[in-house]
Amino acid sequence: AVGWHRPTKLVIDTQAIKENVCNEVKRMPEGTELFAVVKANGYGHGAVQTAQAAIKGGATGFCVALLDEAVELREAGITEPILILSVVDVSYIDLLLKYDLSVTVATQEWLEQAIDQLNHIETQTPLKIHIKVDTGMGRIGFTTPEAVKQVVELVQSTQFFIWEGLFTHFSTADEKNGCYFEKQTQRFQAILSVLIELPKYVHVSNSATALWHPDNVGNMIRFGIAMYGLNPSGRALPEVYPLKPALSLFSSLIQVKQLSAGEGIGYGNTYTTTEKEWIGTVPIGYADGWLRHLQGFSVLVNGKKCEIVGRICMDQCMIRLPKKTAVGTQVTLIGHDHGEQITMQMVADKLETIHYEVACTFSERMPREYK
Ligand SMILES: Cc1ncc(COP(=O)(O)O)c(CNc2conc2O)c1O
Repeated sequence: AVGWHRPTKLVIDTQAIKENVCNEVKRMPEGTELFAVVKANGYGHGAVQTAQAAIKGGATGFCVALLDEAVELREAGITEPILILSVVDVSYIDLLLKYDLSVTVATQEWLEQAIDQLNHIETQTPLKIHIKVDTGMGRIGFTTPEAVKQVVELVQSTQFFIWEGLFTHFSTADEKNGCYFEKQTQRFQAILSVLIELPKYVHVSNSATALWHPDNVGNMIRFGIAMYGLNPSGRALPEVYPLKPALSLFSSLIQVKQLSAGEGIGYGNTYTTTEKEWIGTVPIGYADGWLRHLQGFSVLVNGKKCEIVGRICMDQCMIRLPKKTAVGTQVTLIGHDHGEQITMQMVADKLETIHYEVACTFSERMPREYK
């Protein structure tokens, strides 16, 4: 496949994904389902392969962000329920029906437009919908019990829909302070209290909610970051059970040279050798998602930390080696090497971001190898 002509690659441990899902399925309350969140190409891990591993771990459905991501799963042969978490333009309702996709309803207007559209295309197939409640995320969804009641009544007044779900999303489930989480939970309870009947799925949990607020309402969890083996809180809250990181990032040295003191490295000559130094060149750069702010971060060669020296280029970067090292020696940028480990969290810390963003930034130019 394209991309296999460079030693740089992401290696995805599908067994880890399966185990992370399996561990959560085992501890979920009886009758709860796990939908694997595989949006953004499976947080950079590969959506289809992640979905297949998640099924082996006990996932019974999937969440994606875009219609296109849902179609990709269907065309790969995934037959389980797929919920599109964002708003899909009503002009694409025919595709939602064709691919048997569940879609989020976040406003009354959208639903009214959908009814017009469904009248227009004269379909016999009902559209599966999940009603989104915004209890405090401030993103999409209904905000009052009255509004939810009204939209439910409209849904139930036609034959166009299968009301499959009602859900909300927490913005602080991964924090120690539970005040805002509690406020959102109460708002969701207020919504439930005005509804006479409930749909098949009532779901509120992202990974953090599932891990640290397991007794919350709902019969389905939307499991994302923890499935990839990453702590939703970063370091703020302890893991409830061991999460096994699934992603490693490797490359190899393509050139090794000894420079005398006073030699410049990289664009802008921002690094100058201070003594005789062994410098290695690695074929990965910011076009791969290995971003420039990682200058000064260390990677592993033969278990030794080697600092990235000089500015990271588009396709290459340079590291300082402890000694003469053979061209072709493996470089571990994320993962284990000779008992040492570099984690996605460490990369996120250096980039002053979260590991979700690090994982999603790895570009398509890097092949994903599955084991
Ligand atoms: C509605 C919804 N449900 C579940 C998840 C899964 O969350 P988890 O990966 O923490 O388990 C997300 C992730 N959404 C995002 C994660 O980072 N930015 C986001 O918008 C989401 O937006």
